[in-house]
Amino acid sequence: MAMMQRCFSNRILQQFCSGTQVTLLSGCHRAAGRRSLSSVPGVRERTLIAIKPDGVQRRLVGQIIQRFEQRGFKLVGLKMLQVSDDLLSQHYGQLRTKPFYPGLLQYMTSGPVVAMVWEGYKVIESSRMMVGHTNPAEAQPGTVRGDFSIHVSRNVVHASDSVEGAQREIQLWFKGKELLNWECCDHASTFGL
Ligand SMILES: Nc1ncnc2c1ncn2[C@@H]1O[C@H](COP(=O)(O)OP(=O)(O)OP(=O)(O)O)[C@@H](O)[C@H]1O
Ligand SMILES: Nc1ccn([C@@H]2O[C@H](COP(=O)(O)OP(=O)(O)O)[C@@H](O)[C@H]2O)c(=O)n1
Ligand SMILES: [Mg+2]
Repeated sequence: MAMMQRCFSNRILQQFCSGTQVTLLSGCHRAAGRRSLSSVPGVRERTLIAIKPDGVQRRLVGQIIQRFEQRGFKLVGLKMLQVSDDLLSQHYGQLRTKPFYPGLLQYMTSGPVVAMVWEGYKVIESSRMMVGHTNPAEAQPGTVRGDFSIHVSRNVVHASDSVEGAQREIQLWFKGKELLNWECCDHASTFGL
């Protein structure tokens, strides 16, 4: 390789190694004749991720966002809010009869929450894997909960757990105009288009 580097300029070396790579390096424009992003099923899937009050208090917001960006997902909505009892009772309605429900409401209204909508291929399933088990004691190291939390009552982050749940939660937490449709310039790297 050292010999090759002496013989070729960087540009020629890139062409030699991979024609695809040259396309990537030449800019963010989609090459003519390639499939559009929308033609790939599932790439527009969206999920609600919320950094709970403990995550905000512990200044974990940046690290959590970074994990989703690094994975390759696209941020299409972001806001910080003090969550109302009304929103929470709709969000966690299915847990109303659980013994921990009053504590959950108290926790979730104890300070600001950072709510986000992330988009990408299988983002719902992938983000549940990234977030980890509900109970941090059972969450794998490498997951958000497995790395940043120890007790189920303070598990740092929420992630939608199904397609239907994600659609319901996104509509609950965000107005349509708060979500942006924008194109990332790295389709070729992320989806192989
Ligand atoms: N035994 C418990 N004690 C205290 N809090 C709990 C307990 N079980 C669950 N919770 C809280 O309720 C939340 C909702 O529980 P759920 O079963 O939906 O888990 P989850 O889907 O992993 O969490 P989330 O919906 O917040 O992403 C948990 O994330 C946790 O904050
Ligand atoms: N035994 C439990 C279960 C959930 N919870 C809380 O309730 C939230 C929602 O529960 P959930 O079953 O939807 O779990 P996740 O989707 O958050 O993983 C959890 O994230 C916890 O904050 C709790 O405090 N104690
Ligand atoms: Mg849940």
